[in-house]
Amino acid sequence: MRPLSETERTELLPALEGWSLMEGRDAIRKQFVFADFGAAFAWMTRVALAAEKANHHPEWFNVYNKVDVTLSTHDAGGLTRRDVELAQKMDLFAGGRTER
Ligand SMILES: C[C@H](O)[C@H](O)[C@H]1CNC2=NC(N)=NC(=O)C2=N1
Repeated sequence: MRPLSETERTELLPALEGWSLMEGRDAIRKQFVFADFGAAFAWMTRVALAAEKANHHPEWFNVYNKVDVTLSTHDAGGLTRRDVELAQKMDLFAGGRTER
């Protein structure tokens, strides 16, 4: 798959709520905050199944109720539509229970 074009970047990335472009790497990041570990891990499980199905996987780091997520397409060396789609799915599954 090809990296996002400049046009796609300006259209797609600002529409992702709470996601920001990383510095020094073509990737997007967001921190998700849940009520507790159970809610965080339930969400992670749901995302993991969707990620496996799409063969597109997040980089993430969990401490208790927080999950720090980085999305990038390793095979493309940067952002592709797959990252945008996974970000949208993560937001949908979180149902607005997020911060930052
Ligand atoms: C071999 C396999 O298809 C690849 O390694 C897949 C798996 N999951 C992946 N996930 C992400 N985020 N980027 C990839 O390039 C990627 N590639």
